[in-house]
Amino acid sequence: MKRGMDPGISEKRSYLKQIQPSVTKYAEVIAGVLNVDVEIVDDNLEKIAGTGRFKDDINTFSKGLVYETVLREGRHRVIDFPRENEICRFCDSRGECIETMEIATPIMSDGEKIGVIGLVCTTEEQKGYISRSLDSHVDFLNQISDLIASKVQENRSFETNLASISMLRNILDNIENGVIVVDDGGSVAYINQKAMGKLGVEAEVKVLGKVFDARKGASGIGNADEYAIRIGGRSYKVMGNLLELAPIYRGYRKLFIFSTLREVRNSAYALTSETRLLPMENIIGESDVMKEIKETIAKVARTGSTVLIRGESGTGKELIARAIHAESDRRDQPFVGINCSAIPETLIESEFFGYAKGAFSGASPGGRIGKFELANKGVLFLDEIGDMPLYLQTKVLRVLQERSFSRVGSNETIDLDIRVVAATNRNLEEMIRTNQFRRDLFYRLNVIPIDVPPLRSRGDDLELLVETFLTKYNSLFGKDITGIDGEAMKALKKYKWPGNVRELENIIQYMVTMAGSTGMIMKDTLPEGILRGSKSGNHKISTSDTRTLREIEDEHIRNILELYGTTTEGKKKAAKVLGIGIATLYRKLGEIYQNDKNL
Ligand SMILES: Nc1ncnc2c1ncn2[C@@H]1O[C@H](COP(=O)(O)OP(=O)(O)OP(=O)(O)O)[C@@H](O)[C@H]1O
Repeated sequence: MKRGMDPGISEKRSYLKQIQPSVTKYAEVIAGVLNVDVEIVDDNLEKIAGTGRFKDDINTFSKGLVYETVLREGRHRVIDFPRENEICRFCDSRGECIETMEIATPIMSDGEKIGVIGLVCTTEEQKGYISRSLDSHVDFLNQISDLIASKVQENRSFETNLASISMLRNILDNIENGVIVVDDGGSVAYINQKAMGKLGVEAEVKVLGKVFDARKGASGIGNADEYAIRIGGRSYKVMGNLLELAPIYRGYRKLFIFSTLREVRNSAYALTSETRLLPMENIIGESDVMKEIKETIAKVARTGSTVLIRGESGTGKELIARAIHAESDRRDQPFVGINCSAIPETLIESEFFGYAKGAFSGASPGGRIGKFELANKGVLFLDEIGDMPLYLQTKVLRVLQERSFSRVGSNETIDLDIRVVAATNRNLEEMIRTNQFRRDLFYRLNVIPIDVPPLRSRGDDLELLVETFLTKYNSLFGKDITGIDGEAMKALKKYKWPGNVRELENIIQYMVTMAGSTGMIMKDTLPEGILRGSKSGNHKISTSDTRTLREIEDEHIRNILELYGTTTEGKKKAAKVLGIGIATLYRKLGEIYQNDKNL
């Protein structure tokens, strides 16, 4: 510090100033014991404490050169002949100096020079008294200097702790988890903002100091366990971790870090599902039947009714299910699809319902959340429901009736609020007759039936879909294909499309890939299978065709049924196309079935 600078304006932080009252006490102690005046300055040469005639100078700057020298050198100095000493030679205050002797000792903290203690004699008597046992007085000053340094150190760690605590609070208030610290008496000592939000408590005062209790449940997800917690008489179910604190955290016993069940479910859902909404505009088709389907979706989406979508593979059943979700008031909740045919039978139950921690050997130790739980509050899409094993049909029926379930290996019931949309390409009525599908489950699912016709019976929809997919793949592959040539379109229209819209989309993708970057797609770009397929059904009669009239009739009935589906509605339409009554169709189907069995 330059001398003469305004008092109170320091260049750097003064540790001694922060503990000024303690420093003053030490100065008074030294003065009292030794009966001489004492000055203590900080590393800016500002007087922090002073006794006797120095009392009035506190918070001003020292003018002499002794303290400056001691601060610079970091060692004590004894000035036994003030004014004549080499240090005093250049001192501006030399003329006014009335000192007879001075001892100055540095105060060191962490190797840093933070101030000086000055012992000042102004009479010969004082000088004589100090000089007689100079060494022990220097030792005494050094000890006081150490005491002041340790006080500074204490204050510095207290400040560091305060800063760490405030930083920790900042972190805790900005993380996504709820955090509760419980004290030795079992009460809430700290609760972060997120915890208050999750538990729906408005202010700290409502929970701070209230008794906290946490009981671990049977299930867990990942590293978190389910807990039933109670604070001040209210209970909450959350997922979290309860940590016992080490004794060094005096006064605090437990730390509870948690999320809500919904948050844990949602993050599991986000990891396992596609979250994009697919509203009705994604369903392409203007044919009467597709218009009818869209009207049905619009009508039923907002109800909670169960829907059963039936149709061949690739006809857009999942797309319809997603549209029902996107158009419903559950659109902000999960859409969880599960393909009942794609899961090994041994795993299907745990896939559906999840399992509790340690439910069976080989299971993930943290337990697992099932699709039903993931879909809670949202829509569960049970795809290929016809492929669900019978024992599971029974369980699913019970769950749908009771609207609750338990994880495998757990007794705890979880309430269920889901809307079910199921889909199949199997003939469920036939499966009911042959005891492969439960009739009661069928009735529970078939509340709103939607029959999706195969692509080959949707007329002009094919052209519309071709256009849509062309635009999609043009933009995806950066091409500018203008359309499909007439011959190629004719072949596409003649083809039976056993894989329906999925197959059509794949073919268009293939053709856009194979074609040049502009112009029309010509017939020769069509894959061989489509060209061959589009010719069949057009075959000329040859001598090798030895089929009987009966066989041709059977085949034609089968083809028409394939076109309209084997639902009651489909059969009605098929009978109309065949020009026979529904009863005759049933009789003929019975004969076909009998024939097949005899073969
Ligand atoms: N009407 C449609 N408009 C636009 N795209 C469609 C349409 N129908 C189906 N698709 C597309 O065809 C593909 C197959 O559709 P989806 O998976 O919905 O059929 P699915 O009947 O559920 O099939 P599967 O029975 O094999 O599960 C998807 O890429 C879907 O986007």
